[in-house]
Amino acid sequence: MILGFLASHGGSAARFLTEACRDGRLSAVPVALASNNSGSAALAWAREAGLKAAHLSGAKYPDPDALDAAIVAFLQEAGVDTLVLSGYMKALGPRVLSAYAGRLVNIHPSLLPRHGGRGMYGDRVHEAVLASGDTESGATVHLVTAGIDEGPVLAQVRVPVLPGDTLATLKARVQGAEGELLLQALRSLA
Ligand SMILES: Nc1nc2c(c(=O)[nH]1)N[C@@H](CN(C=O)c1ccc(C(=O)N[C@@H](CCC(=O)O)C(=O)O)cc1)CN2
Ligand SMILES: NCC(=O)N[C@@H]1O[C@H](COP(=O)([O-])[O-])[C@@H](O)[C@H]1O
Repeated sequence: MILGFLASHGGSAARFLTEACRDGRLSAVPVALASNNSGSAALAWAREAGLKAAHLSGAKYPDPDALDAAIVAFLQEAGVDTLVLSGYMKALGPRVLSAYAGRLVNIHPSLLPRHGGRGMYGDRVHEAVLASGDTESGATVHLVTAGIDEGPVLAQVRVPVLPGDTLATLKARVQGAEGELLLQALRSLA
């Protein structure tokens, strides 16, 4: 399994999975990361970690189809056969979806289908969970398809929402469970 990542900000999933590959917990090789943010911590980390790294965004490619093609070209040039969205905040186009059909996963910080879809990402998800009064939340790893957060679920983990939880405490509990869930999901694709 040759792993590639798309990230917009910190790239926490990419960092976790790369460490897991390098310490033998996942039989895979991380090789490339692209970000739509040129100043993202994920890009800086990827360069330091020795991954092929690229800034690929609408700013560089105003034509969405050209950006879609550039992402595929970058990943295929690196030999990527499995793509992980590591907090990637943009909708993927048909070329990426087709090139990695069945081998393209996303991790979302809620129990999909609850609190998912366009506009639901990052802290907004946890805020929605807290506002809803749900007594549990969690994370979901799913295959990525054309509809936002609508693909088949590969794995889910539940965590409690505790009385007095804040955005920070709930986010930390959910994110603390994401890494192992990703390992479980990727092993199912091996
Ligand atoms: N074709 C698909 N693309 C993406 C999927 C998917 O299932 N199919 N998953 C998303 C998931 N995601 C984060 O991982 C995500 C969900 C929603 C949004 C969103 O609403 N973005 C805003 C713009 C936000 C910004 O520019 O900061 C929007 O599109 O209006 C982003 C990410 C990833 N892609
Ligand atoms: N809809 C997707 C989404 O909200 N993804 C979430 O972004 C965080 C990673 O951000 P980071 O790695 O940039 O810190 C993760 O918690 C992930 O579940």
